[in-house]
This record gives sequence, structure tokens and C-alpha cells, in this order.
Amino acid sequence: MQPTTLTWQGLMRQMERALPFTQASEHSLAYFKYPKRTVRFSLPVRMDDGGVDVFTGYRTVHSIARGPATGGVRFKEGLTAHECEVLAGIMTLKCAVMELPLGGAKGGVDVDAEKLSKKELERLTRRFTSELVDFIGPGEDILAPDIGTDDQVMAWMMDTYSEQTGTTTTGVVTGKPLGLGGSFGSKEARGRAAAQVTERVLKEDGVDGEVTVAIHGFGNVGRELARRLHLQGAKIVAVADQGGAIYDSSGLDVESLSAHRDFTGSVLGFAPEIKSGHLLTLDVTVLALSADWGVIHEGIAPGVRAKYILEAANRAVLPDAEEHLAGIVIPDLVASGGGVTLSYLEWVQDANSFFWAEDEISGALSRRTAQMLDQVLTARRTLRTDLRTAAYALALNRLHEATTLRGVYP
Ligand SMILES: NC(=O)c1ccc[n+]([C@@H]2O[C@H](COP(=O)([O-])OP(=O)(O)OC[C@H]3O[C@@H](n4cnc5c(N)ncnc54)[C@H](O)[C@@H]3O)[C@@H](O)[C@H]2O)c1
Repeated sequence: MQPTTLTWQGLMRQMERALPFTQASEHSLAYFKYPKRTVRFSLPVRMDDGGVDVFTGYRTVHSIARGPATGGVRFKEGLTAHECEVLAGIMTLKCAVMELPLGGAKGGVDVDAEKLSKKELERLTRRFTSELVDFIGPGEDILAPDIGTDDQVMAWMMDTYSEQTGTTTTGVVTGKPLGLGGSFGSKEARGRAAAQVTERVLKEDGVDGEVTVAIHGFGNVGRELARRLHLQGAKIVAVADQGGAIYDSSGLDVESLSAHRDFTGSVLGFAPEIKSGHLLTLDVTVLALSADWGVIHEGIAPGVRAKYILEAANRAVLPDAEEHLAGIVIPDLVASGGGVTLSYLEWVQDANSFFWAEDEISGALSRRTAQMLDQVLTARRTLRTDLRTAAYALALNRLHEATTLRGVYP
């Protein structure tokens, strides 16, 4: 599905476009033109059949200008260092937009995690973490879940790090189970915040009447997003997952669809099937992208008929494609800040060994999301630009301030 065009140049172009709207200069942008570091390592893992397979792992830290780095660990076939670097750069900007005292990172392993047994997955996770012990920590680089990893994987990472350092360090990883220094709301945060963002942007733009939604990607993020949008009164007319896509113009019952997917492993069979490519060009109010990067590329962009594209997965719209989609993209920096905000809240709770109730967490998440929206929507209005450029400008100003205050060492 993915063209090989997740480029660092695309990220730089978007930063440069925002530069005239900021106090930052070409000079301060130079700090963010290269990731701070990328570690690449090989991971020999004993398989259940007695043999040894060697996998490749990566971890990029893009910036620590505003605080320790954080970002997801994806276990995904075909993962490259370049993919980690671009997504780590986006994380830096996202943390800055959300006003979190954190920088951006990303990493993972080139592996199809679904082909591993649970024991193989554990051995791979522990070897990955142990290779990274000297580079990670609550004050250095904090790992989080992403594609192909979940709360159990995070628990193994936390345990491996703690065993190797001789201290129980829950804050090295977020997205952990509740019984191990995890936080309420971490599974739902991204979908929940993305739904809040959608509602607010549509209201701000004066969209009224029926809101129809097509959702591409029905995993952690897509399901919760569908559920929340449905509760907000939207009609979910189409859903796609890896197996294919379904469509019903009268609206899909999201809870029953979720149960169907759990039972059968796919959304197929729940409603009439359509081609996944067709879903991307449906005439809907919101096309929500919650699978992976690069779904809307130059080839498909001219055919998109949605009034809005919600970029719930980072870089789901490639920069070249966005040239055809002026003003309709609710970008990743705005649409998908819920996950890292919840990570931040979990990290703060771990640091204090003091845990908040569910309503305190959901209140903090929605207040922070609302505050970010106030700032980004005001910037869009005053700068007379699109949401992506407004969000990049806010982020670059904050990063510029941090690098200026810190100065250059030595
Ligand atoms: N869950 C998190 O905490 C988290 C954190 C950070 C970033 N993200 C980002 O959000 C996005 C989704 O994450 P997630 O946790 O929901 O992942 P997930 O693995 O739970 O779900 C991904 C979904 O996309 C679907 N999909 C994959 N390929 C597809 C294709 N070709 N066509 C249609 N559907 C396809 C899968 O079937 C699945 O339903 C990713 O880009 C991820 O980086 C998630």
C-alpha cells in the first residue's frame, strides 16, 4: 500500500513553509534539520523451533531541546531507520504543539509481530530493550506503544530495563498495564482526543447538519475514534482495516462492528464490501486516517472528495499530496496529540509514584486538547494560513525559544 516517499525533505519543506510565521530563523531551524541520534542494532532471537533469527532494531531521538525524548516503538515489517527519523521529527513538533516538556523519538523492529509466538515476542522485546539500556530512561528517552506493540510489550520493556539497571523504573516506558504504573485512559486517549479535535474544528468552521465519516484503520485509534464520533452524533458510513473495507450509507453500528472484528479478525462480512481505495474517495464530511503513514499520496489526492481529512495516524497525508488538498487536512500535530499527552501524564504519575483517578486523567486530557485547539485555531486565523502551517509555526516558536535559552554547549 505504501509508496516509498516518507521523506525527510518533506518534513523540512513543511517546517520551512512555517518559518516566515515564526520568530525562528534559518539558523534555529538548523537544530532540527538532523536527528540527534539514530541507533541501529541487530537482534538475535531464539525461536521456538530452536533456531536463531536475527532482526534489525532502530531507535531515533530527534530532539531533546524541550525535555527528554519520547515516542512509540513499532514492530512492523519493513521498518527502516529513515521511517523512524521522520516520525521522530514529527514527535518533536507534536510535543511542542501540545506544550509538553518532551522531545521526539521513534523506533522499533523490522518484524511482522503477528508471525511470532508470545514467547518469541517476549524474547525479541527483551533483547531490543537490553540493546537500548544505555540510551533510554525516564530522563533520557521514554518508550511508548505503537503499531504491533501493546501494554504487555511495554511491561516486558519496563521489567528488562529495571532488571539491568537494578532499580524498578516504571517511568522508562508508558502505555503500561494499570497494575504496573500505567495510567487510566491510555488505550482510549488518541481516539478520544481526535474526536474532540474533529468536533471543535467542524464547529469553528460552521459545518452543520449531518456529519458522515469514513474510517481507514480500525485498531486502537480507529475504533475509539469511531465510537466517540458516533456518540457525538456522527454517522460512520464506511470502515477499512487490513482485510478490506465495508460501506453502509445508513450508518454502521460501531459497537456491533467492534465485536464482529474481535470475533472474526476483520471488518469484512459486517456490511457490503467496497474497495479500500474507494473508501478514500467517498463523498463524506470526514475521512479519518488511523492506519499508518502515506495512505493519501499524490496518485490518490486529486480523487479525494471528503470535506476534511483527519490525520489520526502520523504523516498519513504525504506532503506532495497535500498540495492538492489545500485547507482540508486536520494534521497529525493537531489530530493525534492525545497519545503523547497521555504518555506525559503517565510519566508524571510514575515520577511521583502518585496515581490519579480516571476522571482526573480524562479531564486533564480534554483540557490540554482544548487549550492546544484554542492556540492553533487562533494562529490559523491571525496568520491566515492552514492548520498544518499554524501548528508548525507554534511548534517552531517554542523550539526556537528553548534552543535560544539553552544556548550552545560547550
Ligand atoms: N495506539 C497508540 O498508542 C499510538 C501511539 C502513537 C501513534 N499511533 C499511531 O496511530 C496509528 C494507528 O495506531 P493503532 O495503535 O491504532 O494501530 P493498530 O495496529 O492497533 O491498528 C492499525 C489498524 O490499521 C489497519 N490497517 C493496516 N493496514 C491497512 C491497510 N492497508 N488498509 C486499511 N487498514 C489497514 C489495521 O488492520 C488496524 O485496524 C499508527 O500510525 C500509529 O503510529 C498510535
